[in-house]
Amino acid sequence: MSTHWTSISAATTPDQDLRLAHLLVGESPAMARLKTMIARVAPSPLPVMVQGPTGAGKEVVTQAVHMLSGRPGPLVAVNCAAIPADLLESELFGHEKGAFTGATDRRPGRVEQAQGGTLFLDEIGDMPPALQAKLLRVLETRRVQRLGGREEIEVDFRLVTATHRDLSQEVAVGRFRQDLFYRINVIGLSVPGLSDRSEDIPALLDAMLARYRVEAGPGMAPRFSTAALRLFSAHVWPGNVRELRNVFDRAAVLFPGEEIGADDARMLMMVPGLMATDAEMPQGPRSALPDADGLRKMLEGAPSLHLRSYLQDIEVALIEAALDLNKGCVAQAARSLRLKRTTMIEKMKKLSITRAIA
Ligand SMILES: Nc1ncnc2c1ncn2[C@@H]1O[C@H](COP(=O)(O)OP(=O)(O)OP(=O)(O)O)[C@@H](O)[C@H]1O
Repeated sequence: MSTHWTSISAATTPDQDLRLAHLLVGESPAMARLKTMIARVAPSPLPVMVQGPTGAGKEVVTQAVHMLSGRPGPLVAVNCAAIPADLLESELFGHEKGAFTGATDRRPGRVEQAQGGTLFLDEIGDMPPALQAKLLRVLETRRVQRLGGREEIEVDFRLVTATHRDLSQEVAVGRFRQDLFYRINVIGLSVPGLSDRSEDIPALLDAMLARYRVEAGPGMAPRFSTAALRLFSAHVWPGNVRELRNVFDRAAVLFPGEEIGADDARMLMMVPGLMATDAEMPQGPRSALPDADGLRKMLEGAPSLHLRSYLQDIEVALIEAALDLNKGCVAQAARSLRLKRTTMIEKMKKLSITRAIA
């Protein structure tokens, strides 16, 4: 790897480096590369499309692009999936008084509010087709017309977009306009998932701890043991940094001022409500399976479940239960799970299970 990928100092001032490091925590090669790209593209007026899995930091990357852009105006963010389709148009483009029922005064839209700054359209893949056409017109003419208005208002903003959808696929099936796709997809920034940069986890936790110490006082902050950190680095993190933040928040509430060991860490990583309680477990040959109703409810309430992490959590729970039942004797516990002793030891090592005595 050449050095210009791992250093951003040529493109940024030391002060910018510091602000970027503070905003976008992580020095893994993947993050260092991303920061280099951000520093390079930020001053350009070209549209940027930020890609990456949920919770990985697409909005933080957008903040970094805006911060280093030198643009004096504000960063204005709109989540196209969070605003009902019939309200999105006036939210984006504004309206004049009386433009529609309920429009009791004139209101500039978000596009106008981003004047001189950056407009961040999150989840642009969810934008209805009629609005896609209107946005394309604004991008091409650099002018916006409020709903019910006649005047064309000149706008100067830098566009950043993000989506969890595969936009080229959306274009292929006709849900996203191809001309808009090419208009907004000029520079791509790809944010890696947390499990592709697990070496950043200690720094991310440190940043969360530092903020928490200021809010709650130094004595209240949890401490993460080496075993806990090892488990975190082996976890798949389907919710990425957002999921890590949830784990941290749970740790701060449940273990204030305490050291978090491997067992606590495992518990913190479990999605609440994932396992049926003992009383809910069906008896008989299927007794090792979690309760189906509980699983259905959990899937309804959660945006997604990472099957591999979930199954791994069950594996850990079963191995620990077998070890407890067999008073820590690995050979007997292995027999009760119909595993070879050596396989059991390998699994225990991989899953950082340490409660065996023999
Ligand atoms: N590199 C990072 N450094 C510090 N905090 C981060 C980093 N990446 C993400 N975060 C934090 O993780 C959380 C999720 O980040 P963000 O909202 O930017 O993700 P996203 O990719 O935009 O998510 P979504 O796809 O759901 O919109 C936020 O609290 C954010 O501050």
